[in-house]
Order: sequence, then C-alpha cells, then structure tokens
Amino acid sequence: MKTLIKDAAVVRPDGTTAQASIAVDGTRIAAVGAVPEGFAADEIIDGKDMLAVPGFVNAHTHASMTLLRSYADDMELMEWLNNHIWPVEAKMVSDDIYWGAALAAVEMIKSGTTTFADMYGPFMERVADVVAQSGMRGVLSRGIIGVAPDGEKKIEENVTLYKDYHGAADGRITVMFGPHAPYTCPPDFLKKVARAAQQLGAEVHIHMNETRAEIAQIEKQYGKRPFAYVEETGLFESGTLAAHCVHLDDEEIAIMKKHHIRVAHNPGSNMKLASGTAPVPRLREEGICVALGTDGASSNNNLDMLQEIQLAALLHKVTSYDPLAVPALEALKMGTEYGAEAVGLKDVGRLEAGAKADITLVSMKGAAWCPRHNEVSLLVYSGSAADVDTVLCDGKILMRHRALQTLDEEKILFEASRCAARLTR
Ligand SMILES: CSC[C@H]1O[C@@H](n2cnc3c(O)ncnc32)[C@H](O)[C@@H]1O
Ligand SMILES: [Zn+2]
Repeated sequence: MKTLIKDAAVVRPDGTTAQASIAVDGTRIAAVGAVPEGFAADEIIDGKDMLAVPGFVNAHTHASMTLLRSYADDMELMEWLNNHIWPVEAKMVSDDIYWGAALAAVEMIKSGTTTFADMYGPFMERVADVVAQSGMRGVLSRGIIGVAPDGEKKIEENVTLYKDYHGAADGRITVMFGPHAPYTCPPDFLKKVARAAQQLGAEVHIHMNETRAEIAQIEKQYGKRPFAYVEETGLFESGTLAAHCVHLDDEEIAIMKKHHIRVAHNPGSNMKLASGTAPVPRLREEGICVALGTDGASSNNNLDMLQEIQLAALLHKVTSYDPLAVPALEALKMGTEYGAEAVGLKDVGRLEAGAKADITLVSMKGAAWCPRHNEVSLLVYSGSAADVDTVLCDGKILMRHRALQTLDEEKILFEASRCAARLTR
C-alpha cells in the first residue's frame, strides 16, 4: 500500500517546519519533500492546512483504567489505590480489560497517539488483541504486585506474555516486565523478576519515586532510598522505563545515569494526585531521556498526549521561573521522539525517510491556529485533541477526517459503559 500525504506543513526532526509531501510505502516513510519520481499512490491525503507530526507516544499508561475514569478523584495516591482502585480492580474480568483498553484506543487515536506503553493485568492478552485490531503500537507489561500471595504466578504470566506476544502484530507489539513499584515488591521478589527479564532479554517498566510517602516507607523498611534499593536487586540490569521519578536526590540521579534509565514523566497525573513536580529540567541537563505519559485515565483523567505536552511545557516554567525550562519543541519531542526512545522503539518518533510511518495530521483551520507565526508553538500552546484530523500507524490509516477506520467507536463506548457500571455497582 502506498499513501501520499500531499503538501502538509511537516515538522522535521530539527524542529523546523517545511511545506512538503510525505510518501509512505508499506510501513515506512519513503520520502519527505518532493514526491519521488514514479511514486504511484493508492491513497492521497490532502495535507493543505495540516500540520504533520510524528504520532504521539504515551510512555506510561494503564489503558483499561478508562473504566474507572471519574470514579475516585481529588485524593492522594495511597488513599486512591488502597481504598478505591484496588478493590474494584480485584473484580475485573477479561472483558473489562478488553473493553477498557478498546475505549483507551479510541481516545488515544482520536487525540493523535499511535504508541502506548501499558502496565496492567491480568488478561494482558486482551490488551494485545486491542493493539492488533486497532493498528496501534503497544509496549505491554503484566503489572506485578509482589506482596500479594500469587506474585510468582504473575511473573509466569509476564513470561508467557513475552513469549506469546513480543514481536506480534507485525512487530507492533513488544513486551516488557512490569513490577509495579518498590513499595509493592519485596527484594527477593524483585530479584526473581530481574532474573526472568534477563533470561528473556526483556526490559522493565516500573513506577519509581512518585510520592514522598512511598520513599519514606522504603527508607524505613530498608534503610535506603528506592533507587538504591532496586539497584541492589539487579532489576536495572536489563534496561528500564521508570514512570514518575518525582522526588529524586543526587545519588539516585547518578544511579539513573549509570543504568541509562529512561523516565516517563506524567505531569497531569502528578498534579491531580498532588504527588509533586518531577525535576525534568535537571534530568534533561544530566542527559537522561525523559518521555511523557498520561498514566491511567482514572488519575489524569484523560489519555490526551497533546495535553501532557502542553502541561510539560508550562509546569516547569512555573516551578523554575525559567521560560526555557522546557521549550515548546522540547515538549513535543518528549511526546514523540524521546517517547519512542524511552519505550525502546527504533525508527519511530521522527518524520524522515526510512522511519516507520506513524504520522499524526493536525488541522490548523481553527481560530486558535490563526495567525501562523510558528506551527510548533501553535501545536503545543494553542492546539487541542479535537484538531487531530488523520492518524497513520505503521503505514495504515487508523483515523481519517476524524472517522476511526479500525475500531467501532459506538460499540466500544456502549460495551465499556456496561463493564464500568457492572464493576462499580
Ligand atoms: C499491577 S498493574 C498496575 C497497577 O498500577 C496502578 N496504578 C495506576 N496508576 C498508578 C500510579 O500513579 N501509581 C502507582 N500505581 C498506579 C493500577 O491501578 C494497577 O493496579
Ligand atoms: Zn502508573
């Protein structure tokens, strides 16, 4: 299949915007610029008044938590998890995971996201079904809480998920290991997860240093801070995507650098759960890869990556009094190029020849886009999810002029509502 996006404003990797066409051949971008000679497109998409950016990468979420959106708000993390979320999650069945993730896919595609890193479970194979059907990319991990009595079984489920799905859906699914957090996984348990991941050559996705309370708990229990605690278990040896990283000291930043840990920064969730502000400018200065995630739709409360990009650009200016703390282009890269790096995907996150054709076209026709002095600035500070017009992933059109091409939106909203009502009755 050959697709031509004709005459769009294309954001190039250096942040400049050029009026250009994008030729897509199969799953990859064949050219950005003039249409290659002899390129016979099966499908032509008019790029007039469209901004072409790499598909957004949601580097940390819990897709099926869409079912718990607006269920428990305005409380801090531990109260939210212990008294509201975990009791309901314990009742989730396979169909809840499927319809919750399908609802997430609808919302993500409609807001321009093509890749998501998901930590949840059980029944992660149903999230894999959604990835396969939707045409998105998914970096899936079985969330593992080690303090529960069936922790070992969950490690086995993550192993099975890896064996069955790593590289599935034409390579659009990859699998990591998902130990939930230091405060839910004792040291011997983390050592077992580390061993299982290393044996398979798999990477790890974990929540780290989200709240001051959890750090105090680890210090009390083990006499050290979370990064030192986890490092001693060997878990950081196979490559790590660490969500949150809000409260860090110098020693921990040194551990992060030593192990090339990539960070999924979740500004919306951190603000809503009153967790704090991650030291993103410092992490960037230290050369640490910082990506963006929404976290689940129950703590955010949406899966809109453009909103996270906007929050990242604004939040760090507030806390640092520095307008350059996270400039607009840097925020966009955190949601695209750095996101792809953080979740371990090569050839994703940049619009250039040879890259995977994961492309989001944003309409610039609305009043908020006038005048057009700087398209990247407009996207980051003025654009909204509703401006996302067309989305391609791996060369396939997932949404065209806001109509989903791979998913039945009406049915998904109906089934997800039904599951949510049953769960919370
Ligand atoms: C064991 S599957 C993943 C697990 O994580 C929970 N979760 C959702 N958001 C957060 C967060 O911000 N911090 C810690 N844990 C979170 C989710 O409810 C699942 O139980
Ligand atoms: Zn999370």
